[in-house]
Amino acid sequence: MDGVGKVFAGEVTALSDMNLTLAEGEFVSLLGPSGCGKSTALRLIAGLMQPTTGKVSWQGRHDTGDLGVVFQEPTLMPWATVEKNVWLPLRLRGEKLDAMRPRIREALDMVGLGKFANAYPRELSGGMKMRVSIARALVTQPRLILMDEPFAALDEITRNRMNDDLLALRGRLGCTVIFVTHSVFESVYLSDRIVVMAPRPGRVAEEVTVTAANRDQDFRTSADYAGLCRAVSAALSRATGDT
Ligand SMILES: Nc1ncnc2c1ncn2[C@@H]1O[C@H](COP(=O)(O)OP(=O)(O)OP(=O)(O)O)[C@@H](O)[C@H]1O
Repeated sequence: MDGVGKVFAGEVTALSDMNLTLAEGEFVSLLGPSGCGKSTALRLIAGLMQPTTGKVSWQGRHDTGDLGVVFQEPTLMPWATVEKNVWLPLRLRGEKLDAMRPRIREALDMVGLGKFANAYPRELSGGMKMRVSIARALVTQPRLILMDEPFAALDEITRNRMNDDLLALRGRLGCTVIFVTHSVFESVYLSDRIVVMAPRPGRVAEEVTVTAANRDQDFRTSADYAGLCRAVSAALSRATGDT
């Protein structure tokens, strides 16, 4: 994102002069208070809307299949099976279900739901629905996954488990991830880099790099983790003008 600004209806400046560069394979979190423009930044990167100023660009070839999006709500079609929900982005590209079954099965296996292809969303727990939503984002084998507070509605135990599963998936696929969260703890656990955003107008305030040999229970309970959480909390307070 190069000098990106977004003004809604000529008056609400959601983002101003936002500059952000991602390296291939990087896991970056956008962290900031409500209304600082995190979702707007994701929507601009996804190409769902155009910036008012500046530009969003990709290095090299880029098409819509390069992008997977996961929202806070799983947004599944309640009348369709898990398999047909995951098929959706392929179907929109004109792919037939029969031909795509192996690929859908592979995506479901990746999120541990291989046995639930014929289940309906109402038969699944909140965590399982979110896994289906992640499988749907992965099925096109995207280079970049955009996640907008995907685990915010889950209980803490499920959320921690989903964090570990996401890290394992990302390790296997090598894809780039942009992850929006309100949680300092989650951002430190998951990210290579945390972009702390400031509100009114939304912009990048500070960046914190996280280096950790392993992301596991030992890391979660380590002094390094606690220190990073303190540093990110302090950056967030500075960004929001709290002392
Ligand atoms: N379509 C829209 N029309 C007008 N204003 C909008 C629109 N979308 C967002 N905004 C405004 O832009 C600002 C940034 O909103 P955005 O949803 O990007 O913030 P956010 O950081 O993702 O917030 P949250 O953490 O609560 O989801 C807010 O002031 C919001 O009211």
